[in-house]
Amino acid sequence: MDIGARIKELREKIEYHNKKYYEEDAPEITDFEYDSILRELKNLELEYPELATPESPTKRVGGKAKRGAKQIAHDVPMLSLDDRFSREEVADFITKIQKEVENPVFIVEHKIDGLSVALRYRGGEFAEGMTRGDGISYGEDITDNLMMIDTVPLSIPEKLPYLEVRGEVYMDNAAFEAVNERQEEIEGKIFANPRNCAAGTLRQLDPGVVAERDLSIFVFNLQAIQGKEFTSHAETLDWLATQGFAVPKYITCTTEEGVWDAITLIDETRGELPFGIDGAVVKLDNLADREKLGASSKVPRWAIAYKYPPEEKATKVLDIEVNVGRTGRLTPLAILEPVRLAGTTVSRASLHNQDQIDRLDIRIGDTVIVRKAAEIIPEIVRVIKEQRAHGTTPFKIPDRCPVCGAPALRGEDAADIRCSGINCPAQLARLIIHFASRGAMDIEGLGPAAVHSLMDKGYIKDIADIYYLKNYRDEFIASGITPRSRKQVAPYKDGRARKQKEPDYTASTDNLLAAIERSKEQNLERLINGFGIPNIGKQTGSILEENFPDIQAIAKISYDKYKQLQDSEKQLKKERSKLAKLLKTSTKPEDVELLSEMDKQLSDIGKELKANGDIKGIGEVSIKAIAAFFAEPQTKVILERLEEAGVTMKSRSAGKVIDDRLEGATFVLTGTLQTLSRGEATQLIQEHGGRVAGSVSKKTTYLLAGEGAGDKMNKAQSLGITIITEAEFLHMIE
Ligand SMILES: NC(=O)c1ccc[n+]([C@@H]2O[C@H](COP(=O)([O-])OP(=O)(O)OC[C@H]3O[C@@H](n4cnc5c(N)ncnc54)[C@H](O)[C@@H]3O)[C@@H](O)[C@H]2O)c1
Ligand SMILES: [Zn+2]
Repeated sequence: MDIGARIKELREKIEYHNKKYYEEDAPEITDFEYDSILRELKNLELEYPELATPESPTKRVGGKAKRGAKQIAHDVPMLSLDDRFSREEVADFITKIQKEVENPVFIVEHKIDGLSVALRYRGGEFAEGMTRGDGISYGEDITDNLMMIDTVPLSIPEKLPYLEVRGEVYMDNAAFEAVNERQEEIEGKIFANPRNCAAGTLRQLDPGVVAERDLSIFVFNLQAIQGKEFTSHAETLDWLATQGFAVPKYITCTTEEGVWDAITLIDETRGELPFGIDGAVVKLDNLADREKLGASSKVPRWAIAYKYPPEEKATKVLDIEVNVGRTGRLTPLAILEPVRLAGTTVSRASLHNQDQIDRLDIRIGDTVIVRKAAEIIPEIVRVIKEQRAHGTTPFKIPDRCPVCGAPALRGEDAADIRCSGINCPAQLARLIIHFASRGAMDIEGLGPAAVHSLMDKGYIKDIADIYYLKNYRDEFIASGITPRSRKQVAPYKDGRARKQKEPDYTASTDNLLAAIERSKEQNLERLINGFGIPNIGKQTGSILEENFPDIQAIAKISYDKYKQLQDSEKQLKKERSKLAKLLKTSTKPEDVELLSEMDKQLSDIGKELKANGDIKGIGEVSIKAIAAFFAEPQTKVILERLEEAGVTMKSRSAGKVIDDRLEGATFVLTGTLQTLSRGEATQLIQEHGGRVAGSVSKKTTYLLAGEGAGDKMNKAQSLGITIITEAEFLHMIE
């Protein structure tokens, strides 16, 4: 390829990934891969200076202020750092500085992996804060969000007229895991790493979200100050610490060797840090010398970032454990013989799912290559097959949940295997949140925060407990169900805490209890969806409700019976067709009788099959899941308690008749209706004396057609059947 074209290609690639990373907080490649592309471009531009341009991403800071966000102008640029990847490259920087500066002192610090921000203080009070944006002209105003971070002091002891500091907002590992666990429970976006999570949190517009997620800040540079003077960087860090800022630990060095030792020390100990770093920063200490050296349009000349390389090592798979996550997903985890990798001791690696295990063919006892880069979780890259011992077997994820023993079910086409236990301790919080959610029992006021609080205090230990909460009304009125934490109330701009009134929890308690009572009347479609059976959502719930009188009947579905019946039906159909052929030539009365006997049997089998879930719209995987779920002892206990509490177990189809306006009319439903679900439409038809059939025939009176109606519509048209819309239908029963 010609060099110009390659350069163009690299620039486009970098711009693309910059956008993903800085603007969307959703990178598609690892930092290591990104850095390699950037480096190739940098080297080409050095080699062919005639092809370098000032617009190149090697010359500009990668970000941009979000469109629509309020912007704040930079008065001190927020630059990036020049990357180094080897000892030689670091030594080269040191030598260059030593040539220009007399007896330079260097500071080596952690390079914290987060989001760069600047904070401004006026008269000692926090005034405003912003992101880096393009680093030169504008950043995004994120003042309100920054105020929610505990480690951002809202007021500092020395009331100087003006102070601007720069720091890195990050999320420690524990906080990151907590956020993703929460996200899993509410089936929200899962963040790839703490850096993206921190950046995404800080750049969204709701300070409440920032308060919920535990962000922290390290302040690593004094940008501007009035009323005080410093001569060295170390002095500024020490002073900033006295003002209540968290500053990074720093190591002071005077030689190339010293700097390299510091970099190595940070590498070796970074696994013990509670947060992630993506390198070490080497800075010149003396502030006047920094001034003298200056900066390019992208990076200062007085500092560099050393990036630790990803590492790969061989180790042994001692065991494969299966964990159950908060969504009930069974995840296989390789237990490894511990190896040191990228500063941490690695002793486990996620295998994600069965497909991954099959693809890599990982077995217990195998020797594998493990890889870890600065920002990523360790992963197994491949198996060294030559070193495989005799007699090992492929690993299969078990078909029972290792936590609660309920059947673990695989989705129709999903790679995930999920536990179906309604009372599974591993996923209980999510199950309860899902049960109460809008698409299921729709209990207003019983969101994730309330569920967690009620679970923590022991009021809810399973789904059925929801309906017994009314026994604790007095306790809830006294202490609140979800007492608001202090953090959720934003302070005033000047940092003063808002006064909170003594709360009265009577109304909120009664509202919640009333919502719970109302939910007892929800239809089966919602109840079934609420159970959170793998693969069984509202749609299947609706079909089940249409075809069964109550939950008890659904609970009798047996997958084995279904398979058995299918076999007998097949067999009988074969015999029948043989006999039918025979009857073309013979007219023995006993054969005729036998044939009608067979027809009767077939119709009986058909009915029994239907009772075991053989219904259009319900596949074999679903039948298996439903049967497994209801056969579980834990399900039976919960169902009994729900029924005792008065939760509706009857289908709307088995419900009351209001009038007989639709008597004698047979409806067929097709497509998606505007406001009614199929279950609801069926109920209305039946309540008014009509019938609902599954397919269009001459006997059909009306085809009730919604959006996306297909075959049934064509058939109805060809048979001349009246086609009505939802509005027309509603009008009929008005
Ligand atoms: N994966 C991707 O798609 C993708 C895309 C773009 C950028 N990136 C990554 O982002 C980084 C490049 O971003 P960059 O321009 O912000 O440069 P950088 O992260 O390499 O270095 C500059 C940043 O380091 C931060 N920093 C942390 N601790 C510091 C300390 N103690 N002293 C000084 N600065 C400190 C500063 O906030 C500063 O903005 C690279 O790591 C790159 O791999 C990745
Ligand atoms: Zn389980």
